[in-house]
Amino acid sequence: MNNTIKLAVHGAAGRMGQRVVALASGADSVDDASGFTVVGAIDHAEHPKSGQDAGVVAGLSPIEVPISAQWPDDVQVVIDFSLPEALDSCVEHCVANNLPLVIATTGLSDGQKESLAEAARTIPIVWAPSMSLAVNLSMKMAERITSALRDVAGGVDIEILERHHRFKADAPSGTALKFGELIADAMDTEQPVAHVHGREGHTGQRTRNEIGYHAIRVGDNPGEHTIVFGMLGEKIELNVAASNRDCYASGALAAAKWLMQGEAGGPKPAGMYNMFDVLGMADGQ
Ligand SMILES: NC(=O)C1=CN([C@@H]2O[C@H](COP(=O)(O)OP(=O)(O)OC[C@H]3O[C@@H](n4cnc5c(N)ncnc54)[C@H](O)[C@@H]3O)[C@@H](O)[C@H]2O)C=CC1
Ligand SMILES: O=C(O)C1=N[C@H](C(=O)O)C[C@H](O)C1
Repeated sequence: MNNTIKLAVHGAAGRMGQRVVALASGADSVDDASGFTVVGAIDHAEHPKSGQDAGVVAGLSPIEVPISAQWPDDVQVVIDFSLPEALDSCVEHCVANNLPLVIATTGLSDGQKESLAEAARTIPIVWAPSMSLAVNLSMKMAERITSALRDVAGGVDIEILERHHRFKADAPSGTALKFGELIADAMDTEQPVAHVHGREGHTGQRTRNEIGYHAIRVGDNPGEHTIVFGMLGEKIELNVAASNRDCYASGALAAAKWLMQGEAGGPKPAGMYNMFDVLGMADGQ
């Protein structure tokens, strides 16, 4: 009997979707990737690779699952790496079919974030701008450094630099924005924190209560974030960089597996979860 988790990948023909299909189909021996069978490889009906075998598209042997806009019936969990405009119908399908969902797509609108919160009343969702272990650990370190430097003499200036491949559609990255959100909370200032995106012209001096964001788009960079903590006389730079996309793909598979491991033997209860929950790094864990 086949006891593997039946997985559908939404955005399966994309850069990330292909790596999820590949790892879940056993292309490399990655612990978090074992125990899945890819039963659905969903992509846009007009995608040029529509109808082709998803394993072949991902660079493997055939897995007998075509890239298709049609959802199969036997799915148990869904991983989404697509586009903001593609996400809503995926969420609707998961809610209608009571399917646990891992959402990795970035660049969502405020309205979409509200819809996700609504969907999480019905189904369990892991939603995170980075599925990478190293990035999530770095977020915890950034919070710690921010708290430690909060009252440093002369003050600390925090700037977030991110580098990604030339094909990336959203800026700054979802990860940079999440770093900024966590750091702003850890700054714990009386004044609201200003999120400043790039600087140009006669900007005047930098204020104390701002976080700067700088988005660099170069070549095939799979994702790199540097948080600069600049003081008078010294600085700290926290740098976290992917060598390839498999850190995100294996993290998403770990999240899918975690969603399927609820206390009663079935999936986790409905709710909104993140990678801190999956990795056991949430406050109080
Ligand atoms: N959370 C994380 O760890 C990571 C998140 N991402 C995010 O994942 C997303 C995808 O990234 P990439 O794979 O690089 O992009 P990509 O552009 O290579 O892939 C997106 C895929 O979605 C497909 N798509 C478009 N419309 C669709 C529809 N209606 N239904 C189903 N599929 C549809 C496209 O045809 C394409 O195959 C981006 O938002 C990116 O920022 C990327 C890497 C890591
Ligand atoms: O588009 C990408 O490639 C990535 N997007 C995510 C983001 O916007 O944070 C995560 C990762 O950095 C790669």
